[in-house]
Amino acid sequence: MQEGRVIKAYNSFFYVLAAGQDGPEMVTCKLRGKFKKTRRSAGVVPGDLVRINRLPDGSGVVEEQLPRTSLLKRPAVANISQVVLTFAAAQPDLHPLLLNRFLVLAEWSGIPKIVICVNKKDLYAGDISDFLKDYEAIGYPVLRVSAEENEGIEALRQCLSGEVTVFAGPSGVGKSSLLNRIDESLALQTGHVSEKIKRGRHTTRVAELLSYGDGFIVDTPGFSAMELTELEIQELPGYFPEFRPYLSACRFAPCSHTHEPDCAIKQAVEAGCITKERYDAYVNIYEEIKENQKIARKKEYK
Ligand SMILES: Nc1nc2c(ncn2[C@@H]2O[C@H](COP(=O)(O)OP(=O)(O)OP(=O)(O)O)[C@@H](O)[C@H]2O)c(=O)[nH]1
Ligand SMILES: [Zn+2]
Repeated sequence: MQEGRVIKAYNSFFYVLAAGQDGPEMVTCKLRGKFKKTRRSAGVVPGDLVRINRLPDGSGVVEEQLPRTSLLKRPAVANISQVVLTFAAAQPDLHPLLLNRFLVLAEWSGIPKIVICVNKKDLYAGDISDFLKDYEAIGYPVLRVSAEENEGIEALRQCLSGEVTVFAGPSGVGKSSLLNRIDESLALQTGHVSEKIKRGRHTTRVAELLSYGDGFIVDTPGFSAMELTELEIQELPGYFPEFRPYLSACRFAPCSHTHEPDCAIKQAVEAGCITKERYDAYVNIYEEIKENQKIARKKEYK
């Protein structure tokens, strides 16, 4: 049996990059019939690690699906190891709330590494080193780059090494331009992504992994900032890593950290250990999820 990674899935075919005797080879596979009953959530999807058996004609049969470390749902991609949240220093302006929504989504998705990439640094007049230093203090690496002026691109390339990376972020921040700088062939391969997004959210999309060095880049928008509705409200504080040390110290349990007395989170904000910007984002997202739950409950009664 050979081990490999599903690069794309199309109809009932799975394209598996497998370790061959003379290096990696792409094998077109079908699923073993009995396999369909034991499969994991969402079935076999791009990014999944699998074991395959080869048939005499060179094609393969997926016999086994190995455990996953993460699963993005729409479109389904398994084992993403890193998300590069891409924003622009200007045009469009970087809104803290939007950045924080993306950070919460990335935490919720269980992707192990979250990197913030600020593009268009050529458009930012102030001191770029100040930019997002509060977020670096939380532990999120921040890359400051310019696709236009070809700055910081080498650091971005290094950060992709050995990872399965998805780029996410608002429209127009320069994701395609950055991919083009990293490697011209990547932009060509991902060129169709924006078009598909523009066709609307109901379009069924399938993801594909693109080889880049010893890693992969996934050609999906990752997730959109709209998707917060599926999040469990009591889990929200845990998606703010700098909140975690205080979470067991509130007087009330559970504590929403919005109105309760003797709230350790609110005290940490007052003491300057949690920034007001992050706390405000928390409250904003908290209220949005609560509102959505109310609407959902009303619909249930009808
Ligand atoms: N000044 C400046 N402009 C940039 C930079 N990078 C990209 N742009 C411009 O920003 C605009 C949007 O860039 P795209 O690469 O299409 O952005 P995108 O994030 O892929 O956008 P979507 O396809 O809508 O998701 C284009 O007009 C680019 O020329 C940069 O570093 N500096
Ligand atoms: Zn509290």
